[in-house]
Amino acid sequence: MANILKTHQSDWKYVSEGGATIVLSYIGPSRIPFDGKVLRLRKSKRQHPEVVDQLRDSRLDEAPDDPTIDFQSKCMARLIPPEHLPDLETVLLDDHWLEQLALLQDPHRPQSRREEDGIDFTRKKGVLATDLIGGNELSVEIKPKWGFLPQPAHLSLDTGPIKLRTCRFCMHNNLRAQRGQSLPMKYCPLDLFSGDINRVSKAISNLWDSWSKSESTINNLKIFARGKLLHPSQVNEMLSDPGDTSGSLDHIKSAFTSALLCCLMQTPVLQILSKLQRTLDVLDIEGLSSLWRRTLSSHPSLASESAPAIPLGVSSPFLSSPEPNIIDWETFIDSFLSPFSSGLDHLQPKAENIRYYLLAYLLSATVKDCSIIVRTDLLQLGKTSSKRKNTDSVTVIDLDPKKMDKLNKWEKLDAEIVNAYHNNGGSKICIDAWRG
Ligand SMILES: O=P(O)(O)O[C@@H]1[C@@H](OP(=O)(O)O)[C@H](OP(=O)(O)O)[C@H](O)[C@H](OP(=O)(O)O)[C@H]1OP(=O)(O)O
Ligand SMILES: Nc1ncnc2c1ncn2[C@@H]1O[C@H](COP(=O)(O)OP(=O)(O)OP(=O)(O)O)[C@@H](O)[C@H]1O
Repeated sequence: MANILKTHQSDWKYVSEGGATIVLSYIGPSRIPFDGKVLRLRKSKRQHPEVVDQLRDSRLDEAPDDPTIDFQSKCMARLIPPEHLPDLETVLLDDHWLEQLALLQDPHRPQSRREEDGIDFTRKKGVLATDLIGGNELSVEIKPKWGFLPQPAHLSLDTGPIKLRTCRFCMHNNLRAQRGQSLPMKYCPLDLFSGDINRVSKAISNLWDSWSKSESTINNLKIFARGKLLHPSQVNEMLSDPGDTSGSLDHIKSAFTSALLCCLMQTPVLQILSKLQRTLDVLDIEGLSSLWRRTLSSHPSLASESAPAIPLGVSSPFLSSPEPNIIDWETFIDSFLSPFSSGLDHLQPKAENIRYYLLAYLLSATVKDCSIIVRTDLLQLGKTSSKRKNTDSVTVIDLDPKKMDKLNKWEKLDAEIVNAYHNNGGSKICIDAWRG
């Protein structure tokens, strides 16, 4: 197993981060297995030193403390062709080494993130992954989010008309914009996932506009050139000749849209993600919640009216340890890929299949929250691409498992998003091209 002590902290360069992890790319002297790799490290909220010591002690055994690798190799690789997944391997960490790394790298992190969290020094293992943004190339990261409209069967009379017209992303963005948490966006995932060249092009153009207006603070589009995360003031660095100042911003946007469109129209990845999202979330959170309540009421100890209401996904007599382990996940994938799943009647889901539907929803949440990185040549002005080159690639990242304890939060968030949209008079029409 690779050991991080073979590298110096300055051999790593900050790339970017999300809510849960921070990613650095290897720029040190050529050394296997670090060449061409990024290091993905877990973050933790700022904590009292005593709590950190307790956590460190609890991780002294060599149990796999990052579920990413097992989950990708044993589950996701059965759903997404491995050529569209990064190579992952475990690396052993060292707390002192991590503390020094944090001192060196923190100044490169956004201030808002630094106030919230930092590298988790208690972790014994991290992940080395294929570096998808390095090299003399253009790498475009898109977080597409929810690519489907729900099936109507389990929606209420109040929510059905709203949820069947406007997609979850557009409604959520509306809520965030109302709260001043983000800019209103025209990007709609249903355009990106549509497979229709005009709509995919519109989605890319809308993402670009929001990227530009937000000063690249949106998390749905990140653009890297030659390994560097770009700000809208640096668009020239997307060009194969960054010194070429002949192109206007519109020229560069158009070359960018054309290059990305070409890759996205030819990759199977978007269709795979959209199909997984919709076939794993067949009941909608509303249908899952009513199945949960029906299952509870069928249990002898929970049937009486005075029995406490147990929120969705929370431990109960019929679901005593709800969080799935890797064996549970593998068993679930076996079922999902077997005739058992195609034989289920989702219009009348049975209480005995509650565990299947819960895990399916969790997995759909992973796929709704992942990102793709498209790698292609640096842009050449005046050249439109129509054929993907062999060197282009589309890779899916951030496929971590979600936890059962989130279901309750998602149920509340769903109601909040739909109510706010309704109260705000929203009526956008989002078209789901793949709706059966
Ligand atoms: O609920 P959503 O759709 O806002 O998604 C959350 C993401 O927000 P987004 O809408 O992409 O800005 C959120 O992204 P950011 O941290 O805001 O970049 C996380 O991905 C979060 O997942 P987790 O808590 O890190 O496991 C995501 O939470 P989950 O819903 O996937 O648990
Ligand atoms: N293999 C990779 N190569 C290059 N960059 C990567 C790679 N994996 C992740 N990144 C960069 O690091 C960022 C954070 O990674 P990731 O999305 O996995 O984090 P996260 O904390 O799980 O995100 P989220 O907030 O969505 O849960 C990504 O947005 C991407 O810019």
